[in-house]
Amino acid sequence: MVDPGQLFCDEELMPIYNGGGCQPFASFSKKGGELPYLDPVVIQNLLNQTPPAVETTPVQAAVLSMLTMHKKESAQADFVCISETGSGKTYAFLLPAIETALKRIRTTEEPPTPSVLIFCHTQPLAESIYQNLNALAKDTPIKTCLIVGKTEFIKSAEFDIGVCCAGRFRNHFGGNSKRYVQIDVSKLDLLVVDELDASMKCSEDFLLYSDIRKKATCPAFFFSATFDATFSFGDIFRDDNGFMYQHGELNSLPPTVRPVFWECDRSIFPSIYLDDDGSVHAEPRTVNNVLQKCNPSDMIYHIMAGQWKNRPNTKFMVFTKKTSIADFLANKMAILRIKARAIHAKKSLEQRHKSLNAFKSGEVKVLFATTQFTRGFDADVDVVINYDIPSSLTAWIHRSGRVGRNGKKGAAITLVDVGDHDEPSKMILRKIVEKINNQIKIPSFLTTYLEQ
Ligand SMILES: Nc1ncnc2c1ncn2[C@@H]1O[C@H](COP(=O)(O)OP(=O)(O)OP(=O)(O)O)[C@@H](O)[C@H]1O
Repeated sequence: MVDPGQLFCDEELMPIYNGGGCQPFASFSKKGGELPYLDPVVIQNLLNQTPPAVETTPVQAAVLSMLTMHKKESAQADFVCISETGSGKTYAFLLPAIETALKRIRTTEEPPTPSVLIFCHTQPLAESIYQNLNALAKDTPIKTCLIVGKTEFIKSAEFDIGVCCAGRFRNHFGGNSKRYVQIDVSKLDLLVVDELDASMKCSEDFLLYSDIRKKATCPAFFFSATFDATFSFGDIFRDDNGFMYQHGELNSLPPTVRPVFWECDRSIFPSIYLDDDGSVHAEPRTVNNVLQKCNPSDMIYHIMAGQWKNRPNTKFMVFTKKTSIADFLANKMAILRIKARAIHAKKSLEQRHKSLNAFKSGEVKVLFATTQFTRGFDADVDVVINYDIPSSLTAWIHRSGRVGRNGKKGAAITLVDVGDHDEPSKMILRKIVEKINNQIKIPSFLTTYLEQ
């Protein structure tokens, strides 16, 4: 058994994979290069993405070189890959998944049985992975399948790659149910688990992976942006034949994200309103270009209005813990003539898709979201605002990591309600500050607040 506490320091227990010696930014299409040969149709699909994917990111280079390893029968190794938010993990597992499925398709005439299963913890992320999969596998013979809640139960197990959430997958696996199509995993070539740390906290996910591993002899790849070294892998990881790859500092924001803290106070009455002539009355509350303490909902307005003066296309994502607050803020912004939408689990799939499309197209420039929409959400956001302090350092990293993705710079603003002395929130804030202490100068109001 791997002692999880030693995961990141002892090569004996978990060999550290160095990316197979290939360059961190290697061309996808260079034949005879360091990377394994990818199918030309898939390479074209990579080039057709916006922006076009011409070169690998470091994590993609590392994972793809594992494909070469897998060509050797003896090297069916498990792989743990921890890499910061926005570093390109999705393609990093989709490309091996697609190549693995294509290899199976080329060597058999039989109807498809699942070759690769990709699991993640939340439905919005599964949908996003599924969209990316279909974009990269376009014009290939690969049959894909989405197995998540709030969608129709699958009618056939004849597919090559499935993107799944544990809850719905259970209906199709392991039981003797005559009601639901059953999926045979014995011929699986690759199991992928994204959001590893979220799954490790959820016994339902964990048990499912464990059961799949008992029936499938294939290797498993595990991905995450954050990782808690105190969690045990149990029997889902084969530590006698496993590697780990880590890119960036563990549980940190990428250097492209600038963390910012603003002081606010909920006990100050909101002071922005519509005048009789319908114009917005919002007194600027700045001194020496610094926003002064005000109610957090006013603060959001001031931050956005200030930014749009010079950069009218800036897109904001505002995170709240509660769906009711997300709805309230979206409505308030609508009254103040700002096109905003709320997305959370209480919205229907159709409403969520509409809001996301409007945000991606730029028609809507503000999304109010709950934590469910943090992990994996990728929509070219410029500024994140943490309206409240989330429930963990990890959640803050995932929220803030919606900006600064793939090398693009962004800011993550955290509003600190200095009138609130809730100790658990303060503890989390202390952890956040400890984490970023070397990155930015911590504002004096925050130091004073945390000492109180
Ligand atoms: N090789 C590449 N070339 C250009 N763009 C890329 C490349 N790889 C990924 N991207 C883009 O970078 C963005 C971030 O990638 P991705 O969503 O896979 O990050 P991630 O590591 O999974 O982040 P998170 O941990 O937040 O889920 C996406 O918009 C993706 O399309």
